[in-house]
Amino acid sequence: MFLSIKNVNKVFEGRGTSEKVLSSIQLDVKEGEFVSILGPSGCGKSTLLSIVAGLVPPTDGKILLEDKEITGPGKERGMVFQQAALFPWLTVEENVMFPLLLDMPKEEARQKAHHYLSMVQLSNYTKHSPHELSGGMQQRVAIARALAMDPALLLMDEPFGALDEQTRSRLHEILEDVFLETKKTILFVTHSISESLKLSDRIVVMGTQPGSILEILELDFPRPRSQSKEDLVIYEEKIQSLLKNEIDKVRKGENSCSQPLNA
Ligand SMILES: Nc1ncnc2c1ncn2[C@@H]1O[C@H](COP(=O)(O)OP(=O)(O)OP(=O)(O)O)[C@@H](O)[C@H]1O
Repeated sequence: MFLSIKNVNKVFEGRGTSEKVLSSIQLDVKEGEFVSILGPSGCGKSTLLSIVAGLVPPTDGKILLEDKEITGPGKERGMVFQQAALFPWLTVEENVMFPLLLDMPKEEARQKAHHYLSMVQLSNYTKHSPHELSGGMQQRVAIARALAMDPALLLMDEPFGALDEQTRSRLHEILEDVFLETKKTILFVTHSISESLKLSDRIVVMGTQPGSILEILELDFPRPRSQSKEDLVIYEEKIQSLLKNEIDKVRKGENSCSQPLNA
């Protein structure tokens, strides 16, 4: 298996407190799959992604990427966060080139940067500064920067969470094109049921307190996704019903989270 999450538990110990955030997470991801992790706020989605990124150690269990155990961050895993986190003093192309310069000469890095900036439709903005771009364009730079490192696995933590609906929709199309062109394996964290339905081969639905996998749904629709709403409504209703108790927990404020799940 390309990526195996094996019986992962996570407990955060604080000053005299202990919170079990993830319980017995088991997940296998095939190479070239787009897998979304969907669940209410606070169910541990970001924690799980951070464990796969090697930024946070699991309390128990292990993660194998191409049969090698993950023990820390690595170049074979690229990460895109909700905020693009670009260097404001560098141009768009320099931002994408920056991590590449450790491994290759400047001209090669520039060519690579241009290739991926063109893939996210930013060829005309290579010399711009980040502050001259919209939030959606900045996220596209962050995606190009992650792709330029040619990671085997792309980890995306609510990358479009801070964008308006129209921009999100455009970025869904761009990301789907990138996914089809690069055939990257993508693990994608989201709150949004509709986003997960548009993008995923499989949706991992998580419950909360502690975070656990409720069900994994397989979406066997052709790409690009031009399904009518009706085709997806069945899945949407299934996810809503799976999450009903979890959403109630969130609404009642029984857990630490404040953000409800978006349809
Ligand atoms: N470094 C940490 N130390 C202590 N507790 C943490 C830490 N990181 C996360 N937590 C706790 O773990 C729980 C899960 O957080 P996490 O961010 O993984 O959830 P999430 O599902 O991604 O939420 P959201 O959708 O709101 O981003 C929360 O209760 C959070 O407070």
